[in-house]
Amino acid sequence: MATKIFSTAPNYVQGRGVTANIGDHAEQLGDSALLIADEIVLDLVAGTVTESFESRGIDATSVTFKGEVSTTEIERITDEATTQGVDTVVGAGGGKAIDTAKSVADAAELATVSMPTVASTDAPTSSLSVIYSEQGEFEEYQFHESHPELVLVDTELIAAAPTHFFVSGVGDALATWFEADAAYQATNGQNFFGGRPTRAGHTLSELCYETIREHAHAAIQAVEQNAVTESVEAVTEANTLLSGLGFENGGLAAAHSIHNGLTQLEETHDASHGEKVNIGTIAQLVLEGRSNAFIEEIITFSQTAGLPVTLGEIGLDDPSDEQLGQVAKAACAEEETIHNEPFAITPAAVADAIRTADAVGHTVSE
Ligand SMILES: NC(=O)c1ccc[n+]([C@@H]2O[C@H](COP(=O)([O-])OP(=O)(O)OC[C@H]3O[C@@H](n4cnc5c(N)ncnc54)[C@H](O)[C@@H]3O)[C@@H](O)[C@H]2O)c1
Ligand SMILES: [Zn+2]
Repeated sequence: MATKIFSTAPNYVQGRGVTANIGDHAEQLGDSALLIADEIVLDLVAGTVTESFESRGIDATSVTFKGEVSTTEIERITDEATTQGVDTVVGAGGGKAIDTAKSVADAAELATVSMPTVASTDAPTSSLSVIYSEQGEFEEYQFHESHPELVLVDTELIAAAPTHFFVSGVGDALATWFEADAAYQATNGQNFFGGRPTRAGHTLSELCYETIREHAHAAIQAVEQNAVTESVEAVTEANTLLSGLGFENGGLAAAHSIHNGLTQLEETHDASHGEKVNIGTIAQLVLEGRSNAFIEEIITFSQTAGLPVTLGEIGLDDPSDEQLGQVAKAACAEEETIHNEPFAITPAAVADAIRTADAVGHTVSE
C-alpha cells in the first residue's frame, strides 16, 4: 500500500473583527513582526495589526508589497526582513501577498502568519507558493518546509471587500472536490505531500463542495451588502480552510493545470485565479466524460454565482487553435497535476475539452 500523508497549518482563527486580536494569537511566535501587504491592504489593516501586536509587546513594522510573487520581489522583501531582524512575517491581502510572505519566511527562516483580507484563493492555509514571472506568467510551485503557523481570517474584512474576490474564491473552492476525487480514483494519484490522499483529505474536499453548494448564493448576496451572515462564515471557511486542506491533502487534477495553461496567454491576465480555475473545472468535467445534465447543472450554478463559463468571459473571445494548443501543451507538462486524472492525458484531448466546455457554456448561458 502506498503511503498516505495528511498535513495542515496548526492554527486557524476565523471571525468578525479578529484582526484586533492578532497579537494574542501570534504571541508565541516572537518579539517582532513584519507586515507584508500592498498599499490598499496596508491602509485597511496596518493600524489595527500594529496596535494589537504592540499591546502584546511585539514590535511591528511594514513593507509595501508591489503586487507580483516574483523571485525579485521575494528577494527584495527577504533582504528587508533580514535587515530588520524580525521573527515573524505577516502576509495580508490576496493570494499573491500571502504567497510572497510564505516565500520570504522560508528564505529567512521566520514564522509566518497569513491574514487573507479577501476569501479568493486557497493560498492562506497552504505550504506552497505559486511563483510567477514579473510579467505574470505561471512559473512553478515552490514547496515550503511547513505551513503558516497561524491563519487569521477576519470575516468583517472579507465581507467588506469587493464581491468579485469572494466569487473567485467560490470558483477555486468548487474545483477542489472534482480534483481531489479524480486524484483519489486514480491508482497513482498523489497529493501535494507526495503521498496518497487520506480519507480525511478526500472527505474535507467533499465537505467543501457541499458547503459551497448549500451556501454560496446566499453568502454572495450577503457580501454584496457587506454583511457577515452564517452563510458568509460557512463559505469563507469553505473557500479558505476546506479548499486549502482539500487541495493539498486531496490533490489537484485537470482544472488547475488548465488554469496554469491559461496563464500562458496574456489575454487572460485580467481574469482572477478562481475565474480561470472555473473554466478549468468545466473543461475537466468534459474531459472526464460527465453527463450533459451534470455539466449543464454546474455551469448554471457557477453562472448564478457570477463565475465565468465561457472563454470570452476570461478575455479569450475568439481563441485560435494555436492558442488553445499552447494552453493544452502547458497544462499537460510532465510536472502538472492533470496527470492525477484516472486516465491517460493528451494535449489534443485537453484542447478539445476546453473548446467544448466553452461551447456548452455558451449554449447554457444564452
Ligand atoms: N499558494 C497556494 O496554495 C495558492 C492557491 C491558490 C491560488 N494561489 C495564488 O493566489 C494568487 C491570486 O490571489 P487573489 O485572487 O487573491 O489575487 P491577488 O493576490 O492577485 O490580488 C488581491 C487584490 O485584492 C486587493 N485586496 C485585498 N484585500 C482587499 C480588501 N479587503 N478590500 C479591497 N481590496 C483588497 C489587493 O490590493 C490586491 O489588489 C495567484 O497568484 C494564485 O496563483 C496560491
Ligand atoms: Zn486554486
